[in-house]
Amino acid sequence: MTILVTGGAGYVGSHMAYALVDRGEKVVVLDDLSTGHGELVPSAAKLVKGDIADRKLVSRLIADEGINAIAHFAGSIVVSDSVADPLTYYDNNTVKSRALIETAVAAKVEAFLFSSTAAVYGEPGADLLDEEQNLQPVSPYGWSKLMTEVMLRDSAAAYGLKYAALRYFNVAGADPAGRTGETREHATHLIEIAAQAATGRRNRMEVFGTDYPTPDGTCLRDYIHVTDLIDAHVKALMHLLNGGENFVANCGYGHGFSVLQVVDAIKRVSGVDFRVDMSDRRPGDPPALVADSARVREILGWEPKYDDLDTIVKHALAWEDQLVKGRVKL
Ligand SMILES: NC(=O)c1ccc[n+]([C@@H]2O[C@H](COP(=O)([O-])OP(=O)(O)OC[C@H]3O[C@@H](n4cnc5c(N)ncnc54)[C@H](O)[C@@H]3O)[C@@H](O)[C@H]2O)c1
Ligand SMILES: O=c1ccn([C@@H]2O[C@H](COP(=O)(O)OP(=O)(O)O[C@H]3O[C@H](CO)[C@H](O)[C@H](O)[C@H]3O)[C@@H](O)[C@H]2O)c(=O)[nH]1
Repeated sequence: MTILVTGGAGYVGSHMAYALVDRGEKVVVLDDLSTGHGELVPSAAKLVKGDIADRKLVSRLIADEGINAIAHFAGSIVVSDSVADPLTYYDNNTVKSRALIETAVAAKVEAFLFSSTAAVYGEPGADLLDEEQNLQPVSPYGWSKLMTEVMLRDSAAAYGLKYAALRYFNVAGADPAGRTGETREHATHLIEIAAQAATGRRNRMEVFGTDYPTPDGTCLRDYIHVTDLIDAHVKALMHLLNGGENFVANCGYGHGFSVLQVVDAIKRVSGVDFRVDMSDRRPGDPPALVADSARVREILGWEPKYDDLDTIVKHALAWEDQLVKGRVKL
């Protein structure tokens, strides 16, 4: 089997590339390296620098490499940037995904996996979010992803495209073998930032908002280890290629941790007591996002292996430590 992994030089996509290579599959990574790093792509995979909307390039890759399936991770991911510059987000996440889907349909690709997000739910009222919640994103990022879900749904109905859209909650941690991890130039994610504070790459961090209607006043999130998330992708791919139904499903564990609980975990696991300042709310942050993960478990028989905050944090710290010590060069 040959899989085209778009965004495979990024955080989540590079873990997928490793997981597929580890299984003995052939992998072609297509990435424009706008936020990704070629060094994160496994050497056994082929890295092609290019844009997902380059129809000529993608059609040629599908034909020449014998691509069976596409795992589409490429995109722009910072919610606040999408508020400041929505058209760029609609272009990169929606318009360019449309081009990629069109190319995939024309080439009769057998399966298409899409990275969606909990941001499609907006500010839900429920404690546990199942997939039938209202879809009312509160950011252009969320809308840009929801529109891609809609294009996939309609392309499945009209052209018979086989697809799965996985709505990730908060992806965290790193490859337990230390081969790849989160390495964005301008970190925004809580665990990466706290890990940078613990390893001395920054001298302080902020907690955004302490007056939310949550037990300790800080936001609750469902942190899923990237390796468990990727296991769901591999299972989803097999499910589709074996004739399983298309589906949309949440990927999370079903329990939330507050910002302060995450910061405590990083301090406990690292043994470093870094400076933490309480700050105002960050615009666009819903108080709580926790997945009802029944559907993904049922459809794929998915069972997480790393559902433990200390383990997630330990792997994130180990990756950050390699970066700090220069053992990984980017
Ligand atoms: N990290 C999370 O917590 C999270 C949560 C929900 C959904 N997601 C989704 O998962 C996917 C991967 O996110 P990530 O955290 O790995 O981000 P990332 O920025 O590390 O990876 C995205 C990759 O896509 C590449 N890329 C961007 N636009 C491209 C284009 N037009 N053509 C080719 N390559 C392009 C980038 O260079 C980068 O390597 C994204 O679609 C994101 O929306 C991530
Ligand atoms: O330095 C920081 C960074 C984050 N936070 C807080 O930590 C929580 C988690 O924030 P992240 O930035 O780590 O993650 P988000 O929940 O904002 O975003 C994640 O989930 C979204 C879905 O809601 C999108 O999919 C997005 O791409 C993905 O990173 C939020 O309450 C945020 O305010 C801090 O207090 N300090």
